[in-house]
Amino acid sequence: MTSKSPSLPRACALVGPFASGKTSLLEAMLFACGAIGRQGRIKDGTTIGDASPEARARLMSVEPNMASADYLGEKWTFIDCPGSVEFQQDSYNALMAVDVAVVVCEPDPARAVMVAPVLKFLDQHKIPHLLFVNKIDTAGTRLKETLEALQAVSDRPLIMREIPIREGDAVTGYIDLVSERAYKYRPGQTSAVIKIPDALKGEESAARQEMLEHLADFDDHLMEELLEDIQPPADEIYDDLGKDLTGDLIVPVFFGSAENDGGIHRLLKALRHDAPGPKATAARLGIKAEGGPLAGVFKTVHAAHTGKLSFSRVWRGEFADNQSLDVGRIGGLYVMTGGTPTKVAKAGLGDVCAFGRLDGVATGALIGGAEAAMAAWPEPLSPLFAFALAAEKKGDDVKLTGAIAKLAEEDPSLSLDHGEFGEQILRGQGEIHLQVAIDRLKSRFNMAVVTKKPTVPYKETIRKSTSVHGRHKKQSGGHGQFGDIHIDIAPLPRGSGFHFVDKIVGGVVPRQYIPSVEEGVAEFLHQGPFGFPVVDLQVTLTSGSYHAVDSSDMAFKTAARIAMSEGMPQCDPVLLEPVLAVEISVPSDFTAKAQRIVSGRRGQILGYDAKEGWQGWDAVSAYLPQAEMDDLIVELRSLTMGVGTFSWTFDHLQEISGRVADKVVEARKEALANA
Ligand SMILES: Nc1nc2c(ncn2[C@@H]2O[C@H](COP(=O)(O)OP(=O)(O)OP(=O)(O)O)[C@@H](O)[C@H]2O)c(=O)[nH]1
Repeated sequence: MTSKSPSLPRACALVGPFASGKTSLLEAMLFACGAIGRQGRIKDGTTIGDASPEARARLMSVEPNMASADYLGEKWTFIDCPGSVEFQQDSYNALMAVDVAVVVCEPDPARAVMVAPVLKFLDQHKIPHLLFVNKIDTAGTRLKETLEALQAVSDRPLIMREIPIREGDAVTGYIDLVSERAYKYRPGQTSAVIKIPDALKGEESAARQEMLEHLADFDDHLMEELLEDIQPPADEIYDDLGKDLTGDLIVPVFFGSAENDGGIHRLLKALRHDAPGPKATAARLGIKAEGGPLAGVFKTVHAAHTGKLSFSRVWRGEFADNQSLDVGRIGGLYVMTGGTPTKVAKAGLGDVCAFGRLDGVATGALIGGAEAAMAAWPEPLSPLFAFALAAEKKGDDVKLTGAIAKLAEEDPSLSLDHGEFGEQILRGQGEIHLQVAIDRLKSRFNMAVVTKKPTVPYKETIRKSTSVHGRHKKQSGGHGQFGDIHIDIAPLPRGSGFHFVDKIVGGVVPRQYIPSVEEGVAEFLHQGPFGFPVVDLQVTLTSGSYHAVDSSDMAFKTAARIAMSEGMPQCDPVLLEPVLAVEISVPSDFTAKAQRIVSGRRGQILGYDAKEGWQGWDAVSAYLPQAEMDDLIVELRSLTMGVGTFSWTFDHLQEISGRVADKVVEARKEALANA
């Protein structure tokens, strides 16, 4: 027995690589369910999914799109997730809310590696999933090789549920391996039952046997039947398929064509029979069955007409519009069809709905119960790409920060921080990710921004010591100014920062002026001879003199500046560039390419090793100058079919000189002159 509750509403995510056909599949599934009267097309911009202007403009999904439908009297919500690696945070979060995922991919073995990251996520979270090899209508379909390549990137066994019937090059139908029935595709209609072609009988029984042997790995009874050559009853096979899918032990494989209605009903029927229901999913997520109403938020959107929407799955009980909760009153309860919200009065166990205006509630939160947040919620993805940005209209910076905070609440893989040179730095997963955020700033918040590459936080330091005298004296007419000091400037080891030492004896510089000397030095160090902050040095105040009337804080501060301006050039100043410790993750076929990228960017390879928990992947460790990082992810993805990624942390500052340093200093001088 499986623990599914078929009569309760179920939720299914469509995930998989970019442009594999998820939005088209959603459209085909909704059409097959009778939820829409006409099947829209991506190229016509008529699909239910990809409804936002940002998605339509790019012909790609940039956020999850939901739609509900009944299939054979059972309620489903399908969530079409973005395939682009730049929008994976949303896909991962949505996967935490569903009972089952359909991984959509293309019938091309070379592209199988693109499925690896999402399969890894699904297995890490034990989310039941099946594979749908789409675009089976395309010429040169290589199903067998595709499956071999897919198996190489899946930790779980892939189990063919059907085999193709071909006419010439084209796949025209399939044979279901459980029912042993053959079907012929009919575009726009359900497939027609046909006789199993004689030529395929041998292939069919071999494929069926293989499927049964995989299932027998998890069922001793079935194993005994197979050993004794007993044909297991269909019910037993269906039961195993449901149980093993629910336990994320196997990955059943289907194929078809989203755009030409091939295999859609077969897929829907498999979901209907085999996918667990919300009670089993709640148990998998560690949510107790007993207790008051409970819902988990998997996506937050700040929408123009409805205000904040918290997209949620109901895990217990029922919620009603206007209901008062600990976290506030529900200000609108909606179900979504693509980008269109429809108000509903209630949402019950298993439903996917959006709660309006729950201001204090974040993605990942549990609403209604004592539990505050979902256990094992995916960590926000760390940033891989950045823009420095500013409001086009001066004075709009506070408004800009507020708008970005809302976008970051919608998508935790987007973040804003403040750079060392007063820049606001928007970080995210790639250029399109940030461009979409910038489009949304304009369309939703009416905020136009200008962007540039963030300034690399270079530093300066010194290599030699010196002693200098700084005197500031203005004693002609009116109140005079007098400050006079002697300082030693000396280098310190890397990472020491700035130390100020007071060695005044006998009050030659009175106590009250010493902080001003330190301040004057510190202010100078904000911008050294090359225009960058100076670090790793010690300044010692050794001597000086004062004037009883004309000395002041300001005069000693100025004397300190004068001493530093004179002393620093004598200390052999040098530019320091920030170097990051980077770990690049790639499938091992791409390891040599990753190493070449590092060398081509003035990096130092520290080594590489098998990536822990990622069979067939390597982790290349390297030091890379921060100046070489800005488009690293772009090059890495273009050389690794989009799957290569990296993590980074600041590691150390490193001296640079010669042409590289000259170019940096020139650019800095120009930037300061234009500031
Ligand atoms: N030949 C063929 N093309 C298809 C099929 N399904 C989708 N496509 C095409 O594949 C392209 C991508 O389709 P989408 O449905 O947008 O793919 P997606 O997976 O939703 O894309 P993202 O969400 O942006 O990752 C479009 O040009 C579709 O017309 C199919 O069954 N056969």
